[in-house]
Amino acid sequence: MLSDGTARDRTIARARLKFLESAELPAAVVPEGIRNSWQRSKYLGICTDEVVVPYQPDYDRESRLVRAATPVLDRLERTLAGSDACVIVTDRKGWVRDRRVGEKRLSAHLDRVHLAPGFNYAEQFVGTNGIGVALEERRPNVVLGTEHFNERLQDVSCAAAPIRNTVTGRVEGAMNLTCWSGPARTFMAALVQEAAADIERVMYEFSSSQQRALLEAFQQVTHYGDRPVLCLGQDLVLANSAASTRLTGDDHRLLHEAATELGHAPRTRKQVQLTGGETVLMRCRQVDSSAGAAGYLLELAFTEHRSDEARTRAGSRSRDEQDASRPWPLPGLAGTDPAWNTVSRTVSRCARERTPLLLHGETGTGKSALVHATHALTGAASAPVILDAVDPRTAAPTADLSATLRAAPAGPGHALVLRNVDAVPPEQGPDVARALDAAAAQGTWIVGTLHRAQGVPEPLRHCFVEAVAVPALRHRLADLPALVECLLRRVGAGVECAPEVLPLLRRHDWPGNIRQLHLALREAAAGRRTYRIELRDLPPSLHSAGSRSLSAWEASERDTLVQALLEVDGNKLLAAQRLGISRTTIYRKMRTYGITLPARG
Ligand SMILES: Nc1ncnc2c1ncn2[C@@H]1O[C@H](COP(=O)(O)OP(=O)(O)OP(=O)(O)O)[C@@H](O)[C@H]1O
Repeated sequence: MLSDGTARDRTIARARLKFLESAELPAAVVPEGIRNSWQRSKYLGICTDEVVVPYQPDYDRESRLVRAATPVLDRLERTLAGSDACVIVTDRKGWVRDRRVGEKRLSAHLDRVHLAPGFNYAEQFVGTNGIGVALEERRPNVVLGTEHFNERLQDVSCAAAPIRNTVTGRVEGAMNLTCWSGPARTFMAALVQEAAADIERVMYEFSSSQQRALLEAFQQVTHYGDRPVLCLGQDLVLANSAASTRLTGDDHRLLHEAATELGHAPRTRKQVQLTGGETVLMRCRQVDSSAGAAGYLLELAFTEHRSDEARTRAGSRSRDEQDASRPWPLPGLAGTDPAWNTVSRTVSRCARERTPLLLHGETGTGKSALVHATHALTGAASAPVILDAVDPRTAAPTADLSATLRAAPAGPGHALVLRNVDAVPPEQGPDVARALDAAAAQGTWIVGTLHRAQGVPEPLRHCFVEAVAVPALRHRLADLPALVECLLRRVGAGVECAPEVLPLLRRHDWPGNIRQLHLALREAAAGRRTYRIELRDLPPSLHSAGSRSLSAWEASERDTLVQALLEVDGNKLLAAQRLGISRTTIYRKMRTYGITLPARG
């Protein structure tokens, strides 16, 4: 719905509709930042008419960000009282952590579109919006009414800015100001940036008092004796040489996880296996400061010495990938199947070392998602740029691919993904290879993706140093429950599956892999009749296990059959009567299409 009749609003609204229908995007009309965000939103298949966002009511209300934002929001709340403005703070993943609204009507509207504490407003869930763009592009931005990807958000305009840790530069969250949409209000961007800077200043004060507390605790323990000591704070790691020579960054991560599990228990001990196979006994104590918990002080005792042979084997590369049974959690992704663990570890290492990588695997297995997650873990300032060798509008090879590759931002901290590497036409191969080499030489992490490893055109082969196969979903079905849980969180707040749904999902062979699973759950959630997804809510195609591809007519016949069976609770006689066919025919058709509905009739 358009809330404002300005010519600009109408022009943007028309451009958006055209873009949604035909992917055509007039550069002169739509600002570049909005164009990029629309493209990302469309690529991710985000809903345009419904706000479906994850909800997590339990979060740390004492986090440094929340505590730093509180006095700033208190002040703004007083200033904006009675006005049609709302201020919001989210964490770095887009989870709304605090919201103050000046006007009741706006508050009710924001509740309706779930722009409220506990919900997630990252671009990957809602599409183009101020918070999402600020976090995705790590820069201040303004999104006016019809520029929102989702039409439910077009009644409001917003300005947002990232909140950074001023010491490390890492984005910690976003500050957002939302008003009813209307003519652009110039104060919005300035106000939001000033508020973000205020929060950054308070966070800096907190972090310096936390860092002072950590340093003091570290000095006290290391003053006497030379046993290995490690101090782990939010942005600070302190280690004496007895610890630093034997621990890697991944060990720090493991030890931090172990310390977090021990929590507040004073001076507790725990045995931890390090990435190189050694075991360490750690004594852990939480260090507190005037600004809250500052981190952990770990006193370590190495209980096993590595043999020379193990030392040789455990170069940084193999250490990472040694233990397939140990999960390697990646932000936003699910799975602990050994094949997935190995892939996650290897891709993480390549991201860290910026090793040019070829990821091959069926469509929808998570190749691009792996790059996103592992690149983010390196602390990179920008999301990977994803280019496709196949033009999605024409399904033909992308024109001027090498020029587009050259125009992509390059340098350390950047990642460049070329999808469908095998579709690069032979005559373009040398130019594309030169463009990739030039980006790699500047420090960009280069990743190529394709469905089968053998398809890389000869001139491009040298561009990729390692190759990793990403497993198909049907080969890692043990991960199905975790994947379903993870994808349901994206689908909507509190959506869950009835217990009989998982066995049915397990029987399907998922040619479209995790993308297909995501779409199926989204479709089921949208059409569900109760709070949870029941068997009858699943798309009809999931009720059949046929392996051959069906014609449009056959698919529609199969769907009609499944629908009829679901409506009568699987009773074949009743379903046959409804469809006006014999019971024998229904049995025959069920066999033909491999329909595996739970049999009751
Ligand atoms: N382990 C995972 N946990 C949760 N979601 C995942 C996981 N792997 C993939 N996904 C989701 O599945 C969808 C498809 O993933 P992605 O686009 O990375 O696939 P792809 O292998 O790059 O596909 P294509 O070959 O078609 O480019 C995305 O929504 C992604 O977030």
